[in-house]
Amino acid sequence: MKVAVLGAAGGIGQALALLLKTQLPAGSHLSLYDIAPVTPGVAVDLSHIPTAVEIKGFAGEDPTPALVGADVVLISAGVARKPGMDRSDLFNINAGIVRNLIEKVAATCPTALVGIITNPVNTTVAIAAEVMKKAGVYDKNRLFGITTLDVIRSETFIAELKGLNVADVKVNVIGGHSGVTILPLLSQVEGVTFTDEEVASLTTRIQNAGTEVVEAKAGGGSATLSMGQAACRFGLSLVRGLQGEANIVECAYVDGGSEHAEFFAQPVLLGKNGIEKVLPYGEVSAFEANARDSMLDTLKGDIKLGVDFVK
Ligand SMILES: NC(=O)c1ccc[n+]([C@@H]2O[C@H](COP(=O)([O-])OP(=O)(O)OC[C@H]3O[C@@H](n4cnc5c(N)ncnc54)[C@H](O)[C@@H]3O)[C@@H](O)[C@H]2O)c1
Ligand SMILES: O=C(O)C[C@H](O)C(=O)O
Repeated sequence: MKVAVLGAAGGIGQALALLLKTQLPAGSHLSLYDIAPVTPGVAVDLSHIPTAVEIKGFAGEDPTPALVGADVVLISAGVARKPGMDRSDLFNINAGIVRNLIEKVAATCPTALVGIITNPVNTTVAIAAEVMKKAGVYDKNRLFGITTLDVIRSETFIAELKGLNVADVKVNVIGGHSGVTILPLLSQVEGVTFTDEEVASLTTRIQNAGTEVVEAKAGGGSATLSMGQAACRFGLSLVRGLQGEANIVECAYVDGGSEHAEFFAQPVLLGKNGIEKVLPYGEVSAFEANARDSMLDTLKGDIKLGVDFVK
């Protein structure tokens, strides 16, 4: 199994590479790529950790050597927010970066499972899909916007609020990955009840959690370590699915035939071909139904921006 991380010298990339070096199954290959010249050195550094995961690092303009034979490609290349910015403010720089990288993915490892971390995810995933369509290699079951950070944040905040063991908290987060498009389905969390006030304030906190980190880092970037953990969880789930493990379910932002939008985050069953099945997200409360319906104009606008960028 070969996993490639593009953007591997960055805050997320290095955390993710460390976690993958220590958690990928024995015999895996980890391939790190970034335009930053330090990247081969990051790989040498990680190679001294005694796990049965072979690691190589590549720098420069062309990601191709890192992508040859990749089964999974995780992309965090691009710029991050500073205080006062919205994720959509990253579009001007990150749209071109994702387009160029996906062109190389399409040419080099067109059947790899691709997970996109680079913001604005609502838009960059649509860009990736259009680039792959143009190249004639698009498979909607192999492309994912990684929204796992919203899930682990929700699990953490719910456990904190209700005094639960966080390992026991499971929650679906649907929609997209920015502001009002992030919708945790708190009504489905087993074993707890929330007051209307708790639902409103917890939903807002989860939607603004990225900004919470951006402001706390005071100009030094956005979430990197928690995102490294989230991307590692998601990447390992992709690998487990590819290896034939049963019942691997994650929420992700996918082209899953949703009635709501062309791309929509919801639970998916993972397997040897990526998405085996898009799962229903279940019953929602009146509050959630209203929040879901209210987000759709924003989400569809974000998607259209990506489609138009490539067309
Ligand atoms: N999906 C999510 O939940 C989520 C969470 C956190 C951050 N993000 C996003 O992830 C991205 C990366 O964040 P970060 O904190 O790691 O940023 P960072 O600045 O620390 O790292 C980004 C890396 O990308 C590299 N890079 C830039 N252009 C490149 C190119 N063309 N090819 C290869 N590498 C390139 C840079 O050299 C740098 O090492 C941002 O867009 C951020 O908004 C998404
Ligand atoms: O908020 C950001 O800009 C980064 C990321 O999308 C996050 O949710 O932390």
